[in-house]
Amino acid sequence: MFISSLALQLDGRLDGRVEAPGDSRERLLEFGFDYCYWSVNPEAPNYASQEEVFHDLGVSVLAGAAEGYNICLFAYGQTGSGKTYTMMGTPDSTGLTPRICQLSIFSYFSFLEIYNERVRDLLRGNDQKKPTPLRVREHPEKGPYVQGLSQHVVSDYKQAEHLLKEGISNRITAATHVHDASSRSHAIFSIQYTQAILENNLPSEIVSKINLVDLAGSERADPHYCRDRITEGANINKSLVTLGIVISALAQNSQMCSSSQSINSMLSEGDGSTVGSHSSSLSSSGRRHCFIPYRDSVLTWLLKDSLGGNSKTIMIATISPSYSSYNETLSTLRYAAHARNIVNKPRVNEDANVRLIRDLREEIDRLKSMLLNFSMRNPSPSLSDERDGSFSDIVLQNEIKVCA
Ligand SMILES: Nc1ncnc2c1ncn2[C@@H]1O[C@H](COP(=O)(O)OP(=O)(O)OP(=O)(O)O)[C@@H](O)[C@H]1O
Repeated sequence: MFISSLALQLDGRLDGRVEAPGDSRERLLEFGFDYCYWSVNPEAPNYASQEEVFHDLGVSVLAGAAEGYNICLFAYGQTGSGKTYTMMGTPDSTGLTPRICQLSIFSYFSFLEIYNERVRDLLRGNDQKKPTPLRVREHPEKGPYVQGLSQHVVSDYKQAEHLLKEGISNRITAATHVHDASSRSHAIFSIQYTQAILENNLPSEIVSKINLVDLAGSERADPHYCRDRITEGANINKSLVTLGIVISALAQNSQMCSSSQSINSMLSEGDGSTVGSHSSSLSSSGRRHCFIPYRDSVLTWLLKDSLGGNSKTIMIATISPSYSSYNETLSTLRYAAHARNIVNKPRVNEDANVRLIRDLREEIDRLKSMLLNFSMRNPSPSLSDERDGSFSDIVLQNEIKVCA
């Protein structure tokens, strides 16, 4: 599920200036999202405070994690449009991440940044001026992860606050080293919860993860910048361009899937038959599903599950009210509109063994009822004996597996 937290009409005539008759800015463009916030002037009647944003988005992040889902919340927008303000806040105006941390004690925290396509641990200790880059790997079931990333157990808010501050200051220090602010890296703050539960009298665990992502700002490289700056800009653009391609491809696949689902349901309603399978890489219209180039950037690789898999994902698109930002604003809104079409498949992350036992128990019940039906419909012992025997064997084998 994707939620884009913005809904508005973009009016190029905001301050009455138009470049030329017939300019596209004369048109009123409409975009629909789930929430829209105006936080330019605190005196305005429709002013959205950080608290309001937390109430709408942060609370659903925490609720989803408590149910056992992976959640991702990321802020996208041009430089200076308020991503860090929304995600982290300021000393006077607490943002989403510290508010979520406040309610996330007894969990594991990790904090990394992606800078020039390299992953750095932001919680490796203050003495480490230049942290070593870490490798991204992919687990066949758990998906991409960062090898060697430090995990920190948090048991009260003071610890959480301390880690958050440490990570933010390390991020800024790393960026200052190359003469710029935090906008030059993508930061991912992760919280992992493990809940012990009892299911079918068996002890089990539900593990859920929250990814809070503050992306670097999108901007054009200025040829007058020094070489380091240009390299950073190129890497930021590369990952944001890849993010755009991934979002578009996922949105296209989701739309293809939903249209083939509706065609299938129309056909099956019509003649009672079922057509095709959604796991096929061909849609019912015969079009091939797009390849998703997750591995083209570290950012999209690490966010693979958040973007197109097992996660409930919220995208916050931040825009500037300034007329001079018209093009950037339009591009951000188009990005977010695409993202809104993505349909993820979140599932509760329960213990694999407990899931297997539940599935086997369900299969035993199903086979037992088939066996019963079969015996009732075929009372002749000579005819049913052989099949009864094979059903009973399967039931017995499953019962042995459950007990093992
Ligand atoms: N809604 C807001 N209310 C008050 N101040 C804001 C708001 N949005 C942004 N600011 C302020 O504007 C400045 C730029 O915002 P911020 O750092 O969040 O931008 P950003 O999108 O993260 O930029 P970058 O991509 O460069 O990191 C900061 O000083 C921030 O505190």
